[in-house]
Amino acid sequence: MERKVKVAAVSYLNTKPLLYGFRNHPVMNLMELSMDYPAKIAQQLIDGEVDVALVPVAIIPKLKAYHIIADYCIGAEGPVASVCLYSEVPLNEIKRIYLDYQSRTSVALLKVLVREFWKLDVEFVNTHGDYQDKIKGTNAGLVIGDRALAQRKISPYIYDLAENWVRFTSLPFVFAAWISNKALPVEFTEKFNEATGIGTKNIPAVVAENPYEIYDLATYYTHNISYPLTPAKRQGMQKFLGYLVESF
Ligand SMILES: C=C(O[C@@H]1C=C(C(=O)O)C=C[C@H]1O)C(=O)O
Repeated sequence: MERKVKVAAVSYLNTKPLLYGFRNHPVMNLMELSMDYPAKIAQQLIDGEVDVALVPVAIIPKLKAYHIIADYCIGAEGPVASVCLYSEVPLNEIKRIYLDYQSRTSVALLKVLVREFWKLDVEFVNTHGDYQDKIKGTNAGLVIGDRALAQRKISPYIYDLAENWVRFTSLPFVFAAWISNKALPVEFTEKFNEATGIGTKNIPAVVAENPYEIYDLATYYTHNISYPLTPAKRQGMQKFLGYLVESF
């Protein structure tokens, strides 16, 4: 490629380990990096405004072509902490669920769990801006990312979507992966893969440069988020995508 590869990443704390190694890495000479919330970068990859993005895996069916270009992802093998259904009442009393406009994968995962695992009869409501103050009474809300870590201090009932997916399927879950919408030169993808892995092997250094009071980031980066895109995670991802073909 003559021009620089356009790369978009998620602007949440969970992505810091995946971006840590890009600083001063030679791959930066070959690419330019932008950041936004997941639903936005998903649209950018679909529209061809970027070449690679850490996109919600739920949008894979919307891409004409897709290549998973790295061995790291935003995944979980148990509770993820930052993708939860928040409520003032227990699950079986919930009547309405506000969906997070910043998300694509978690909205689809919530619908799978509601229908196939929890078997609830609820109304889903799309959102476009702040909605967390509507999480009251029998109105619950799906919240993802840093805002979800903050919401943990507010809502008495917290249903972790990754934890429930693991209970449901006995497989880990992948929220987002580094995906390109076209084939890219191996010289680029090799360097890219190396750079994005560096922070995942240096979590204490990543934590040290991101002071955060609301949730312990060492725990978040080692016990909640699971970065390696393992064969079991790929299996979990395929199972999840199978549900999307069926019904959404
Ligand atoms: C674990 C998370 O995974 C995220 C959830 C996504 C989604 O729901 O579409 C997309 C990217 C990830 O950043 C989180 O943001 O809390």
